[in-house]
Amino acid sequence: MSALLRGVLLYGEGEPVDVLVDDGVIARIGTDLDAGGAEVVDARGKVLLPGFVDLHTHLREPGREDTETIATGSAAAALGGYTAVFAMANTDPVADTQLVVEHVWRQGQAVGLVDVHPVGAVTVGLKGEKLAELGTMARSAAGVRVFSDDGHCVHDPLLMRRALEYSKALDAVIAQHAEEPELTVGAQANEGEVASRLGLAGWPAVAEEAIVARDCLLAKHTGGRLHVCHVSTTGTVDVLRWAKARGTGVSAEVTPHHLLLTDEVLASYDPVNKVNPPLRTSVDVQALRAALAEGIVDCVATDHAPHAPQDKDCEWSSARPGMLGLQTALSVVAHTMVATELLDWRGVARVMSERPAQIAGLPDQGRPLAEGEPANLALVDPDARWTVRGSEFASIAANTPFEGMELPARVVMTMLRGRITAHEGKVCG
Ligand SMILES: NC(=O)N[C@@H](CC(=O)O)C(=O)O
Ligand SMILES: [Zn+2]
Ligand SMILES: [Zn+2]
Repeated sequence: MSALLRGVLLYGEGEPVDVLVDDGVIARIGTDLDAGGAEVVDARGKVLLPGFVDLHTHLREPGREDTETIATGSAAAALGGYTAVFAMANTDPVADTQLVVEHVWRQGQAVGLVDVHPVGAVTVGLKGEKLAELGTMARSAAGVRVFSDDGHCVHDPLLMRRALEYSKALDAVIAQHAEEPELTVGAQANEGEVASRLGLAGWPAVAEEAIVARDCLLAKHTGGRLHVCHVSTTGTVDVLRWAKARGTGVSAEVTPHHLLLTDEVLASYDPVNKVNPPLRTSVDVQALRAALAEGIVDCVATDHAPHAPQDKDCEWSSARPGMLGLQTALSVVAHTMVATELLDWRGVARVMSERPAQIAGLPDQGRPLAEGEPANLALVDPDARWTVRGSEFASIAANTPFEGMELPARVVMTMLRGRITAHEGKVCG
């Protein structure tokens, strides 16, 4: 299959060009290219970016197919401009064996809308007691390179040390959900003024920062590679800055919701806003945006976390934490980072595609927009404005905290190895 994108702006820069995609690669970039037999896409005024890579997605299969499957999550990813996602291990059964990671990998391949890379659990059953068979998962057909107990913190420092040592041997990365559990027992909201006013038990910033600091020390000591999931506080940014300055092998992600929302939205008591780590203050939001622009926080990851209505439409304290992200990520990043001039579109390519691909060691993702490169692409309409409706998403669940919000910019087309996977809001394939 071949396609000709007419009049597109590479990274939103310079003069419009035509991009001919053929045989899975960017075959030619030029002006007034001959379409030949290629399908012509009118891309005037649109911004072409490398396809997005999400290091943190919950697809819920196996186990909770009532909220998301690999097929529906892949569709949401394609519609959101993603060409690769990392499916977290907190499924049922947990992705802690060759059997489960290979199942997820094969199912993702069968659906074929996005490369679904299974994340392997660090510890057996996410229990934090003994290491899972990281080597077996790494050598499996799924080629696992990202390990995480996400949803849980690898709390035992000796286990974390061993995991980081393995990461070095396997050329992998350990993605930590940084939460000191002793400091967050019963926690419901960011510890501070809003939580006090609303009568919700506090989740203090230090519970995240203490683990990030410890893990950075362990990463430096072992020479292993650490990735910090969903950074949410100013203090974590300070720790990362210090750790990177002293040559620690650490990278970090921030979610779209932590770039936009604060704990003030909790006043509605609507559990759609309940998430782990919790929404923080506007001071934190500003610090996270600045850190992402500067590169102290490397990338954006969605932490796309579908939940069933019965787990969200209930009393705050019994609701599950988590929110959808795949179909709103680009627009929230445009709103918080591009409209504010903290990032240009080239910067968006860096934080949503290039850096995550590098962190996970994907050789054919996050590549430059140049002739001969694999055609993993996201086409964005920078002038679009649209209103978020969770019920219209490809996900089975609808728990978006952005419901009813008008957001700028929208993904209009996604290509995976030269094949159109989503176009104008419809999944292809
Ligand atoms: N982020 C969340 O609030 N929830 C995630 C788990 C996690 O990312 O810690 C989930 O699996 O639902
Ligand atoms: Zn987590
Ligand atoms: Zn998560």
